[in-house]
Amino acid sequence: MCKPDNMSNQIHIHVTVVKDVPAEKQQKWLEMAKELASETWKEDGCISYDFVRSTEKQNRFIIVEEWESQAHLDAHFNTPHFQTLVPLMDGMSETVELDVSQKALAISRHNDTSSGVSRKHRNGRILVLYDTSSGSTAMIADLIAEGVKLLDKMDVRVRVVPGAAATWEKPETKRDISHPFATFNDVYWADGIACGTPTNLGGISYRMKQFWDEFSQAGGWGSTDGKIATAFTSQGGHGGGGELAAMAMQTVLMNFGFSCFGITDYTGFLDTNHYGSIIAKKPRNLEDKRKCRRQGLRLAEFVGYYINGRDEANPVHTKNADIKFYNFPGIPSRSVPSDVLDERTSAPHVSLEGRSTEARKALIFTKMEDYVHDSTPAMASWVLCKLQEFGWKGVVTDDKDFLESEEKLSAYDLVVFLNNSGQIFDKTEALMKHIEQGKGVVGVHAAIAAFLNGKDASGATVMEPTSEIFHTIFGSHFKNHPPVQKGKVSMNFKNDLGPNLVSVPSEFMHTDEFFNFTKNVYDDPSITVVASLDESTTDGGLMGERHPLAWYRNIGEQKAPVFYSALGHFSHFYNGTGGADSEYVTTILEAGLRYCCDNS
Ligand SMILES: Cc1cc2nc3c(=O)[nH]c(=O)nc-3n(C[C@H](O)[C@H](O)[C@H](O)COP(=O)(O)O)c2cc1C
Repeated sequence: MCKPDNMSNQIHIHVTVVKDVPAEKQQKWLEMAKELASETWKEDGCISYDFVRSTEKQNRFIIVEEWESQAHLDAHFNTPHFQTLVPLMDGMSETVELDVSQKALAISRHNDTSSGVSRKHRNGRILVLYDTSSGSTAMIADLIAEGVKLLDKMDVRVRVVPGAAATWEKPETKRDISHPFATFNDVYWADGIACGTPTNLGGISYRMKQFWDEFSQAGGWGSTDGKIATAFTSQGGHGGGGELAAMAMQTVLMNFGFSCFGITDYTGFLDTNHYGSIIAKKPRNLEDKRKCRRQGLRLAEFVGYYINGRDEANPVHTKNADIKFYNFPGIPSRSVPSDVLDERTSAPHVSLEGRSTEARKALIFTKMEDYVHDSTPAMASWVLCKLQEFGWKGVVTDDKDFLESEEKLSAYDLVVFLNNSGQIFDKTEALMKHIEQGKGVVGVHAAIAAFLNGKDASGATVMEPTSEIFHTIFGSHFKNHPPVQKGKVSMNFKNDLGPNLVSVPSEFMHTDEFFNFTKNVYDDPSITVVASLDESTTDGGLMGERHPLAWYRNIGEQKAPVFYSALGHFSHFYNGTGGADSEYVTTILEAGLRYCCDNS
């Protein structure tokens, strides 16, 4: 590989290195080549970096490189991967030829500097390009880049458009320029672009407009046809014209020949990004963040499928039916026919970890026949999101058929009960069979307040359970609760729920609905309690010195994992706006959910 020299500045540099590698060293050499190529692809200014093998001489490999400039190539020589890998690879091979060259013809297909590189055999390339004054659009850009990374084999550059300050911008106002300034070569380099602007007077910012004006004048117009694009924006407030700005952004992109797409998914309750991520100021809550990541992932899917020819990345297959049919109890529902739901969810799924896999599935059951907890949508949304992070697929439903039909339930590896109340299902056989097969059950907050003898499960009256099923599964049942109050929660770290739990303090003050139960699970040796309440710090506790709040167990011959957390009455625990309280409640829940996913 050696360093070429004697190359001119500012013009694309093409480097060709011909190497002979003895047969017995080829495996090792190619392993290093793979690492070198994947790191080199991430470098600024690298337009192509490919290893090809001679069809005539099996020991002959040719490295074909193209760089934006000499400076970029020089920077490549100083990278850790070049410095470590190249001497080792040179030691195992003989350099037959090393050529440095420049384009001989002034024309090329679409003037696209990356033409000629087989898009099928390299990573997809995504540019997240944005403008910002006060940093909000920059945060969206970072989340979109995170979303892109959820699909494997994607390289991503995040760049901010340059441009002088406007006269109205205070000199002391600092733009968020934590990312490098964009060059036109970034646009040439990319297969797909997510382009974000602050909403300014219902349109795109002057700097963003200037960037594309100048790109056009520099000869860029006509060079980007067929690339994929999507738009995003930060607006001052809901209804401030964000959609108009996103559409105005798309108008510019379409003028340049980009293919723009919409997104049908609902990423939260009453929340979608049909026209791109339209965020009021900074993306703060879980729904906003999920929306931005979703857009990045979808862009990657489009690029993976249409540009890189990857069938498994096709958005048709990766569509997230659970999000698309977001359907919550207590809300007039767009009812989803079960067969549609089943069909959609049986499509191969690209998990958030980026592996193409048949994801395992969890049924999130939200039926509330009696008391309706307001936090249920936020809770369901959080659980869905977490399951996706684990590489699972979640389906939210309040249709009891899913629990009563053995055939339907058999499609799920885990059942998650959220805030249920009243007679939420009648036949218990399918659920018992699910457990017999070693599949898990999770319950959150009022889940175990289902099947009570009273109409008012709000807690004033002491309730008696009318069904044994939850007692059999969770080991106890809801009895009542005193009013919401602050109390001291203590943690027990001697458990199998994994190391993340230790990020919760051993004791913390917490405001919640603290339930009393029909039985104290501390007395059940099959149950491990992970969080408990110090009743001396609250009023109305009936459990005594050892008041359990969250616990787990394994039941049946197949040791089906069961986790229950009574914590988590409020929506703010799940939408990220609840501060430390939110963090502790969700960390405990995440540990239990993970335990049940891993052991189901
Ligand atoms: C000149 C100007 C015009 C704006 N026009 C709008 C507007 O039409 N609608 C709106 O919701 N916000 C408007 N805003 C507010 C910005 O869109 C909002 O503050 C945004 O979060 C800024 O993003 P940034 O932090 O990435 O710069 C405007 C701001 C400026 C400076």
